[in-house]
Parts: sequence; C-alpha cells; structure tokens
Amino acid sequence: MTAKLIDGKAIAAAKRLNMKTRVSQLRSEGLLPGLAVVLVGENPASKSYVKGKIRDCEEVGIHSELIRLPESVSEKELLDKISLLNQRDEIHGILVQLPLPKQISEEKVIQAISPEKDVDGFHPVNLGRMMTNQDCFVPCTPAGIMEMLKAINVSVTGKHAVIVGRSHIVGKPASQLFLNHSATVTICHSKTNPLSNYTKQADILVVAVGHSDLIHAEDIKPGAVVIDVGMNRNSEGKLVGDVAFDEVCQKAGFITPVPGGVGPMTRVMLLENTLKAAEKIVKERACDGE
Ligand SMILES: NC(=O)C1=CN([C@@H]2O[C@H](COP(=O)(O)OP(=O)(O)OC[C@H]3O[C@@H](n4cnc5c(N)ncnc54)[C@H](OP(=O)(O)O)[C@@H]3O)[C@@H](O)[C@H]2O)C=CC1
Ligand SMILES: Nc1nc(=O)c2c([nH]1)NC[C@@H]1CN(c3ccc(C(=O)N[C@@H](CCC(=O)O)C(=O)O)cc3)C=[N+]21
Repeated sequence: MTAKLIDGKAIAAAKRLNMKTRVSQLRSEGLLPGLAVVLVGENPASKSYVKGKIRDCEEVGIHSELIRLPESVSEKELLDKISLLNQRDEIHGILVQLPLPKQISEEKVIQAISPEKDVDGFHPVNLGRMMTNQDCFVPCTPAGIMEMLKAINVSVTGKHAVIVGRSHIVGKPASQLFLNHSATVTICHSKTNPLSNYTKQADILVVAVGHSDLIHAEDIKPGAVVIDVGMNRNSEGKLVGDVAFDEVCQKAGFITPVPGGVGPMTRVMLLENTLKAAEKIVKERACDGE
C-alpha cells in the first residue's frame, strides 16, 4: 500500500484564496486587518520564516509590520515594544518569533502580549481557554493539523491519536485539541520507553520532536494517518521531517510531506487567527452600536 499524500501547501493555498474575500469584507466595514511580527536577532531560519509570514499577509491583503530588534536587545526594551503594539488599534495580531536570545524570558514576553492579539495562541489565557473548550486563539501548528484532517475528511472522534512531543507550542496544545475533538489521546516524550509500543497503536500519529528518522515503518499501524511536524536538515542539507518518509509511506494510509505539509498550514493558521482577531473587533463595534 502507498499512502495518500496530504498536500498542506495546496490546502493552505485554497484557504488563502478564501481569506481574500474575508479581507475585502472587513475593508468594506472600514477595517484593515494588521499583523505585527517581531524578529529579534539574525537567526537565518527565523528570518526566513518571518519573510514567509509577511509574504502570506501581502497575498491575502493583511497589513503587516516587521519590527526588527538587535540580538542584544534588553528584555525591558522588548516588553515596552509589545506594550506599544498592544495599544495600537490598527494592529490586531502580534507575533514574537521564537526562539529569543538568552537574556530574554520567553515566558514573560508571551505573557506581555494582550490575549486578544495573541495570534500565536501561546498566552496562558488562550491555552487555559482551549483547555476549558472556550473560544480562543488555537496555536497555529495544532490548528493547522486539524484543518488538514478536515480537508481530507478524516474524522478524529473516537480515534486513538498519539502525539510524540510535549512542547508548549506544538505537542501539548495538539494533544489538547485532539482531546477537545473527542480523540483518545496518548502523549509521548523523551522519557517514553519504548516509544514504538505507543506509536504502533495510533490511528493518527503526530510527530513533533525535531529528530530525523525517529519513526520507521515498523513503528506505525498499517493505514495510520501520519502527521510529521518535524523540521530538520539532513546530512545533504535537505529539509526533512521526523518520519522516515520513504518507508513509512509504504505502510501509512495518509502522510504529510516535509516540506509542503504542516509548515504551510502553520503559516495559514496565523493569517486565520489574525482575521479572527480583526473580525472580533468589527463584531464588537456592531454590538456597541458604533
Ligand atoms: N512545521 C511547523 O509548522 C513547525 C515545525 N516545528 C518543528 O517541530 C519539531 C518540534 O518542535 P518543538 O515542539 O518546538 O520542539 P521542542 O524541542 O520544544 O520539543 C521537542 C519534544 O520532543 C520530545 N522528544 C525529544 N526526543 C525524543 C525522543 N527520542 N522520543 C520521544 N520524544 C522526544 C521532547 O521531550 P521532553 O519534553 O521529554 O524533552 C519534547 O517534548 C522541530 O523540528 C521544529 O522545528 C515546530 C513548530 C512548527
Ligand atoms: N512565535 C512563533 N510562532 C511560530 O509559529 C513559530 C515560531 N515562533 N518559531 C519557529 C516555529 C517554526 N515554525 C514554522 C512555520 C512554518 C514553516 C514552514 O512554512 N515550512 C515550510 C518550509 C520552509 C523552508 O523551506 O524553509 C514547509 O514545511 O513546507 C516551518 C516552521 C513556526 N514557528
């Protein structure tokens, strides 16, 4: 059996097309959605991701601002910058690209972003709201995974979802989101032993670790849906995921490629969250009778 490829790039492109209409609608109501992206330092990967995010905004008509700060910036300077962005009405979403330099506490920075503008969905208020099934900004990668599954008509309800990785930005929120969608969820991490005992049971396997070739064909159930979040460079400098793609695709039912799988979905969900933030302002205005 050869797995069907989940084309994240195409699903994301279709979503962006739809978003143009939503942007036009917002503009006709007098609101131009705006995203501020804060980039600290010169990390080449971060620079390239940020460039992609700005390009996406341009494509759908979202106003974007790139705020670049030097690697040596103090925590206070960054927090002050965020506070200014929190106050600006024309900015609906704020993203501070991670990781940050050592002198800056990521936790403090995330908490400084107004939860209403936290389009990354990393603020504890949004995470807590997600945990209690309330309306919130869902972190972009987990949200993108759910959108992909929806696009290929894979229902999550009652499925066994095994998530490998428990980071605050991917693994943990993905686990919560699958639970919210009534999957039975197993969370694995670096102390899980042996990992394959769990991965083999997955109807839906999400791998978010950052180690190439972590998952082989023998580690999955035949026909499983395999979502590869990992982004690694192999010995030839090529971008690869955490899953040994060539062998796993012989056994899986569906599989995401790297690149072209989860990455483009993460990016498009950032636009989705920014539009959601802007649309909320318009709705609130209407309720206030302005
Ligand atoms: N495509 C996309 O849109 C995105 C891709 N990424 C990529 O996803 C990957 C993960 O990112 P992120 O969550 O930020 O990474 P982190 O490094 O924050 O977390 C990695 C997780 O993997 C676990 N882990 C490490 N080694 C093993 C192992 N041998 N077996 C099982 N679990 C293990 C760790 O466990 P423990 O907690 O015990 O240390 C940890 O929970 C990276 O490659 C990153 O580049 C990230 C964000 C978006
Ligand atoms: N505040 C913050 N929010 C994030 O969402 C965030 C972050 N910090 N720091 C880093 C991680 C990583 N991440 C990716 C997004 C898109 C691709 C992506 O588009 N990948 C392309 C390939 C890109 C390439 O070719 O280099 C793909 O998989 O097809 C990858 C990784 C978001 N992150």
